[in-house]
Amino acid sequence: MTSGTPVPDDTAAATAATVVLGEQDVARALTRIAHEILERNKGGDDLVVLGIPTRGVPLAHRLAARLAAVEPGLVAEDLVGSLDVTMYRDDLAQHPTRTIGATSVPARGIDGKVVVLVDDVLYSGRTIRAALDALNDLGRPRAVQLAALVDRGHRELPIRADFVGKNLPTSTAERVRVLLAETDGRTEVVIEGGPR
Ligand SMILES: O=P(O)(O)OC[C@H]1O[C@H](OP(=O)(O)OP(=O)(O)O)[C@H](O)[C@@H]1O
Ligand SMILES: O=c1cc[nH]c(=O)[nH]1
Repeated sequence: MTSGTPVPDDTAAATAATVVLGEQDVARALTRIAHEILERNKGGDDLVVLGIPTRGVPLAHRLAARLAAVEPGLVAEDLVGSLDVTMYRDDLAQHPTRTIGATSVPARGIDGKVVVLVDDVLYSGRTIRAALDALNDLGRPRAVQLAALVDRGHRELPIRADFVGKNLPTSTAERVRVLLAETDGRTEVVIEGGPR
């Protein structure tokens, strides 16, 4: 496990950044979560995996690939999609210029399915609250579960993750940044700011 490694100060925002997960840690966490999802749901027949933009989407694709690798008969592309929550956020009035991401549901739809929402960081829970509203406009899943690569605590709503890559106790002064090769050119999780 990579932990406590200072990050070179290569961006203006990177004040006192500490790497808490490296590429291999992220890969192992996603593989474990894939196994946990299949165990919890007794297989993958009814699964739909929806990533929340931005970084939840590549994570959902990575997870779907692992699910397909573990479970015979599953095809990653048939399971995976994305769910944009922008218009459902409770802070839309304060941030009206957010970029709207893509919503794409696999052909099997979500009605009667087990939808696994995927996001990189779980913090206040407000993004996931918005995701549940967005999902409600698309159909009626049999169940909704949540996979988060990092749970940093500080929930403001009664929301919890079913599958967590890493629980990271943080202070509110800190920020967790998940970097992914698909969006950022490298894969690692860092904590920035706050006293270290
Ligand atoms: O639990 P919450 O307090 O809602 O915080 C978690 C959300 O914050 C980040 O998204 P952000 O809004 O920064 O957008 P991005 O994913 O496009 O960077 C992160 O990707 C989660 O979606
Ligand atoms: O630390 C945080 C809090 C919210 N969203 C993030 O991506 N990181």
